[in-house]
Amino acid sequence: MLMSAITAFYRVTTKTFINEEDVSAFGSSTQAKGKPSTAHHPNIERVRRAHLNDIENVFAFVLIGILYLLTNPSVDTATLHFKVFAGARFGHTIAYLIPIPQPSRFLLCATGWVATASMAFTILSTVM
Ligand SMILES: N[C@@H](CCC(=O)N[C@@H](CS)C(=O)NCC(=O)O)C(=O)O
Repeated sequence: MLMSAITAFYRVTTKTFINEEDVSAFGSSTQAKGKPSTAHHPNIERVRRAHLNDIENVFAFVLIGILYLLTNPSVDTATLHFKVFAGARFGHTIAYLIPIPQPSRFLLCATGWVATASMAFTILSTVM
């Protein structure tokens, strides 16, 4: 939800909109053939990429996390997985938005991925 809010904040403050009706309503920072036009802004595209990457990873985490809970893990182990994933994803977002030089973003992304993969492995080990 915060990513949507950050995107909207950048759009309004830079007057960068991707829909004609938004340009008509709120104005535009660019002019094409004498009239305001839709546009893209590098900061906004960065937030959108970070958001997309969140969706890509959080969807799998929630799905696998629910199945993982059905395997009856210890509370401590489950909590550790959830905390590592959440921490890594918050870190990934910060690293992406600032941006912090690589491989920080890669390592944070990989940490979240490993947490989800570890839960998936537990599920598969339980059912096989
Ligand atoms: N869909 C991702 C898959 C790989 C991935 O998640 N890479 C991480 C660590 S480098 C990332 O932050 N990718 C940038 C992005 O998805 O915008 C991509 O196209 O990069």
